[in-house]
Amino acid sequence: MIPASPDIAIDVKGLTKVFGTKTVVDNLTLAVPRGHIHGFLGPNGSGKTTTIRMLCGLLTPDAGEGRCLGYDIRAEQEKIKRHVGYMTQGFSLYRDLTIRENLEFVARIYGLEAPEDAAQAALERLGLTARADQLAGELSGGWKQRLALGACILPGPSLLLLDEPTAGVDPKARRDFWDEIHHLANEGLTVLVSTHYMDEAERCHEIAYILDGKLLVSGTIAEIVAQAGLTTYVVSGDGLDALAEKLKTTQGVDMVARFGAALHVGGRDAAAMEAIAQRCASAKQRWAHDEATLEDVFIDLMTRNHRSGQ
Ligand SMILES: Nc1ncnc2c1ncn2[C@@H]1O[C@H](COP(=O)(O)OP(=O)(O)OP(=O)(O)O)[C@@H](O)[C@H]1O
Repeated sequence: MIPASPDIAIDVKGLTKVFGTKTVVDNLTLAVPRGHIHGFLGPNGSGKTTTIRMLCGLLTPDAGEGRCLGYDIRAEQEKIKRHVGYMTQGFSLYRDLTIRENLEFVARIYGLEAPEDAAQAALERLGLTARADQLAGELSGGWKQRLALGACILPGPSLLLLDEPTAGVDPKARRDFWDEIHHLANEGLTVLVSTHYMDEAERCHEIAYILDGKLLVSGTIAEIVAQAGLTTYVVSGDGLDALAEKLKTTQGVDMVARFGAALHVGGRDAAAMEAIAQRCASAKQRWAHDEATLEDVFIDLMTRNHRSGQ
């Protein structure tokens, strides 16, 4: 068994979960230091929620072992649940209770000594005071998520597991939500957050990317981009759709993706990629060498795995 370490909030090895005949999480190893914000990325159905549920003691892994907040994820699930705030994908509070009533209800469920005070503190912390008497069901997506976060942190957890907390939320509310996540991490909370948004991934200390239940890469963004070893060009000009189609079957090109009015083209063989850029650059299409972005790297990873799975 992995020894408990005070500096590591999540420390799991070889986590595996099988539903029927499908291995949904496959030999996943993950370590998250305390106080870090760890992003969890991957396409729909790649196993993020299932992993989160194993970490917080809601599901027992079929193989693998590890600790969450120092507790054994197999044998001490009840202790884990007491110290973890889990924000699920769906809105799980009462729509026909007000914001204040929802928070007080959560405080009572957790047996907090002064539920009204705890709810009031959460209202103030999350800027919800002016809306305290509004019904939860009438809130917009951004305010609902803010309330859900308030309910999550109310019992004073050490770890937050947030499953796509900002799906369907507008950009301003997403930014505010992330500012709050950073405040919480600065206060010592550890956060594991799944997301599909690249700008959110870039606000994490480290990220892990999973595909078909397997961990493909993990580390800081700089580490992940460096590991990918992509030489990248940004192409602008006319006729980019036709160029993209041609490049997809060009030897030496590993990644082609359209970003607005530009095309990102990358390859792991730097010399081959430079030769392609020189050959293709024209008055109509300008090729500019640029750093690979995190999104370039993920597109490359997905393309590679898609090809190897064919
Ligand atoms: N209880 C279950 N029984 C059977 N299959 C399940 C169960 N829970 C999840 N799955 C399947 O496991 C796979 C992984 O699901 P999971 O929800 O963990 O992925 P995800 O990465 O969180 O996806 P999303 O981004 O869509 O939330 C999916 O194919 C899903 O249908």
